[in-house]
Amino acid sequence: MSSPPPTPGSGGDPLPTISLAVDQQQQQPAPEPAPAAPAPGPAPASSPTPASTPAPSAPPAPAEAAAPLPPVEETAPSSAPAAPQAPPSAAAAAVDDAEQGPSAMHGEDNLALELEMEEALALRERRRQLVQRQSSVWTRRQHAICVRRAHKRYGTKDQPLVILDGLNMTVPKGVIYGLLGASGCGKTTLLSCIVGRRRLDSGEIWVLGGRPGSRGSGVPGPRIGYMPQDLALYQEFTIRETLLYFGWVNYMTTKEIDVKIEFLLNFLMLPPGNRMVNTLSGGQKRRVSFAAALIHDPELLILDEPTVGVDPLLRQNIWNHLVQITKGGNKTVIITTHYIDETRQAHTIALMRGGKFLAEESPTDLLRTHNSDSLEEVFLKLSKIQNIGKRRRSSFMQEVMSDVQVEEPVSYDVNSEISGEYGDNVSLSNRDVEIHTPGERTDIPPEENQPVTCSERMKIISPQKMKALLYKNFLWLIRNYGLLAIIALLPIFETALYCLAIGPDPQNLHIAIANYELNDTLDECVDSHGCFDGILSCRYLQHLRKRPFILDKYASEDDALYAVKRGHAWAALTFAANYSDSLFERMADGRAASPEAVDFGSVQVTMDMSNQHIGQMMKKDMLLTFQDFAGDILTSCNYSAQAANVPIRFNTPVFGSINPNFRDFAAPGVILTIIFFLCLGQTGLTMMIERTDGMLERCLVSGITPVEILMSHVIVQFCLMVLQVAAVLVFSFPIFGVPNSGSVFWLTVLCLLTGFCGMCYGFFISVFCDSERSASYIGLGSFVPVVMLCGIIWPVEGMHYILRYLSVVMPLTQTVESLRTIITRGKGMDIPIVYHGYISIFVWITIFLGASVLTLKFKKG
Ligand SMILES: Nc1ncnc2c1ncn2[C@@H]1O[C@H](COP(=O)(O)OP(=O)(O)OP(=O)(O)O)[C@@H](O)[C@H]1O
Repeated sequence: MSSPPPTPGSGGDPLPTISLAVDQQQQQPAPEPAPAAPAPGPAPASSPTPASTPAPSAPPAPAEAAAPLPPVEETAPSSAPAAPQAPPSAAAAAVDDAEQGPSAMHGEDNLALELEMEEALALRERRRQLVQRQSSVWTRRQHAICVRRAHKRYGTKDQPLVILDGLNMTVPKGVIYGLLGASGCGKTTLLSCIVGRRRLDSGEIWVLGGRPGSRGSGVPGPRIGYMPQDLALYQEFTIRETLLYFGWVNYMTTKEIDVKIEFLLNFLMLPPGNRMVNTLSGGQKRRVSFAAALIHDPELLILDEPTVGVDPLLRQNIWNHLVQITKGGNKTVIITTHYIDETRQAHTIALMRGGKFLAEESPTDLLRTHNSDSLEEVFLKLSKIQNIGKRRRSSFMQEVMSDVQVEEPVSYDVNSEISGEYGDNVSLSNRDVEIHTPGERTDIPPEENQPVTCSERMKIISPQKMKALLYKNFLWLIRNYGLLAIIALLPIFETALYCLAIGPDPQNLHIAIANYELNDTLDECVDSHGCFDGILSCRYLQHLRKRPFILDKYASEDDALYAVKRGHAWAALTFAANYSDSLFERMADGRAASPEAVDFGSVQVTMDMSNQHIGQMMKKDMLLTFQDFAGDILTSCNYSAQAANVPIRFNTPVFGSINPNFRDFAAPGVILTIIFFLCLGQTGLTMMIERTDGMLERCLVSGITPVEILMSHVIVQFCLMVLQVAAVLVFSFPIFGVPNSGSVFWLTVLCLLTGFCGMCYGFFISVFCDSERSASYIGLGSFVPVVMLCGIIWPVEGMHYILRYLSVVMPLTQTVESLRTIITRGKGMDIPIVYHGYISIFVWITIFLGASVLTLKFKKG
């Protein structure tokens, strides 16, 4: 395209603009404003709305004489000049000075003054062209986009970052609207408010006649084609798969999509459809993203920098295509770009700076009005003027408003909605709206206060969109086979690790022995079996050797103790030189035994108790060894071995084994923890990847609801979870032999519910957190409290009493207890401790799921 397209509907008429009088010095009182000169009839059609009816030029007329107009247009200019008006302020005086010559300018303020004078001259000229029209909600709904008094800021109250500052924007239907501004000025923020993904702090937006997000507005939805600034593509998909997904989401049939793909591949000069996105160049990827926005022929195409990385020839093709599709007047394109000059082909451009529009005009008009060759120059001029204007905005606005003031019914809000001049929200963006009477248009959504029918309420899930989402989720999973392998192997690995590492008694523990019964003649123990036969210390050690200990001989008690202190042994055992005689005396004489006999007849044990598990186990083993040793002697002396036992008899336990091990105690907790956190991690990761790639945002803009997104992930993740739960259970019970006395069905159900709860928690974290890092912190941070407080490694009964209360409401406490009761006590759903676990996990699932849906629904951006 060699020249800018003619402004549709304008018939080549010069576009009228508005110009504003300004005060040069704030301290000077503003004189009474002069009346504006509105024309009584419709203004000349000069905006690019193709379907608009060109209006005849209106003769100038004083404001008071303006006849009330039907509520169809907002602010319209008259191409005919209005009666000259006296400059109402000191700025006007500056203009007069300027007209007299440069003599009025002197000193350092020359440049600023010159600019102000230019501005004031232009203002005076353009103010003559102002014609006021009535505005109503109905007129605003006729535009493709209408933004009024938009305020948006980021940051805190103390340090706000104001992005939109009372911005007004009007995009008529059937135009290409270029949104220009420096990087970071808020273009993307404005677009995401328009597509309903961010909320304004105050102000109003209408898109295609409805409020974004309202019922029946179709926005977000298939009426919009949105190409975000991020790529927002699945790298693992082919081009065709990508476009197929977006086509299905927008209710196209596969056949229609294939036809469109054929066209788009040719038009955008893309490689064959079976090429993977991750093998494309940056520019090609952006074109695929562009194709995804175009695929369903949307009414409103919103393109955030579509031509980045695109060569000039293709860029021209893209612009030609945009011009082509807007020709019919039914399609509107809003486009942001850094290549200012390419927007010469737009019908209207808006120059954004400081949270407002500096101008909202046709490029030709802007160039002509500002007597410039390039739009960059215009932008620069307007920016300078805006800077000056900031010094005296209040009087400036007062003057402008007083100029355009006409008597309006209270319901029409006019003054605050003209947009885009010198940063003070004054321009004529919307001169030519196609005139319709209310009820005539079929593409305007119904009024928002229409009652919602029951069947409409029930339609929360669209089968077509679910098909697209499931296709996308499963395909993504299959293509990420590395992740799939990890998902499949991780539960097996973790369960095996647990069963092999936790529970068995420690082996090969060293004990340092200092046996003074051995001497120069007999320095090695010899096994003996008779009644009080041989050296009894050796006989005790003979039994001790059957336990998992390694006995190291030391020459003295000090050496043995030194070995313990150096960490070479866990205990030092010392036998006195007369140990055998003393023990015999003690056993034979009973109560009559001398204190020396009691003393020398005892094994002296000094232990390293730094490891509670090892210490307790050694103590127990030494005591049991003595019982065996004493029983052995009594048997060899023809007494009953039972006489050596402690007089407490432990019968077969009601539940569990008589010698339980730690693995069996911790197994229910560990199994559920593995399942919970695997599901949490995998779901959270999937969702975060989708979010950070911008795909979630794009899905939401294309009208997919949070419930649909959640449901599709629930289905896919549930399938994976079933596999993971099966792997954990098979490896825990049949393969590693964790004892189970309960119902396999109920324990499987409980494990599935726990996995589901983990999934829901993963959803919640991923939608709640703004970054992968914070999501990881929360996910990992949850691990320790869950493990500590849910009775997994230590009984709840042993906790601090406050923690005990907290523990009761933790997601896994009741569930772990329930599973433990099922597998160790063999109980079913008839006892409270079991069904409490199910109730608790259900409650947590509901909380996480509900919080995820609400966060997705209400958290914008
Ligand atoms: N979620 C957010 N929280 C805080 N600040 C934000 C957030 N999003 C954007 N901003 C800030 O708001 C400003 C406007 O950002 P925005 O992305 O809308 O600019 P832009 O005009 O689209 O920039 P570009 O042309 O470089 O894409 C920037 O300063 C940016 O840092």
